[in-house]
Amino acid sequence: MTLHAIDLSVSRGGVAVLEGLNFSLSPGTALVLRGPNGSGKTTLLRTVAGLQPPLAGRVEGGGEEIAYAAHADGLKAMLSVSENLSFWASVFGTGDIVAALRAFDLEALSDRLAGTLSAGQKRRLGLARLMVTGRAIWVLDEPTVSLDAASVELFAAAVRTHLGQGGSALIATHIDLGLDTELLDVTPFRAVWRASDPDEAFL
Ligand SMILES: Nc1ncnc2c1ncn2[C@@H]1O[C@H](COP(=O)(O)OP(=O)(O)OP(=O)(O)O)[C@@H](O)[C@H]1O
Repeated sequence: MTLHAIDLSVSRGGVAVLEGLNFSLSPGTALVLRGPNGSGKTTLLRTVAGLQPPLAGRVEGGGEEIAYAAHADGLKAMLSVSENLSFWASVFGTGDIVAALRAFDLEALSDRLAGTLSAGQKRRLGLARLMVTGRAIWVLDEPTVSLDAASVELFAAAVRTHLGQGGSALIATHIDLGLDTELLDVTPFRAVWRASDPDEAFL
């Protein structure tokens, strides 16, 4: 399923952040978002994932096919690594957690409580969760934060496999993942602050 952003404008706290975005994300492809801090990448991802409505325009073709991974890992601290993955597998109606454990080198940690993991290990578990969702469109916000170089490689390999299986990924990241991706710099789409009409101010 191809995701389309059409004349999309997004806002935060009622203020326009990005305006006039148009892009498509086809099966088997990844699109990397670039832009300085505060430019609106998270806001765009949240809108694409359906967590907030667009200010204008629309997103088509995502819906139930989207798996969103935000800055926070959303783990259950008092469940083990494998229990966390099994929980998400049951929520999404998928079965196999073995491939996800293996892909993110979590097998040796499978019985550890998630709350006792290091930051990078938590992030690996948060990303492994994507694999058990069974969803085709991964929407990822700074997925490599806290990851060491080897773990970044594991993540890049997981994305490569996902794309090879016909999935797609929209990723905000400041680092080069070594993947064959298209880049979208959001900078030219930053909303222009508009002063209100002077007449209006004096009404
Ligand atoms: N809850 C909020 N209320 C009001 N403004 C917000 C809120 N959250 C973020 N913003 C503002 O919205 C703008 C876009 O923020 P956003 O988090 O989308 O940027 P970003 O490109 O993801 O930044 P970074 O690279 O630092 O993660 C920023 O100016 C930010 O200060």
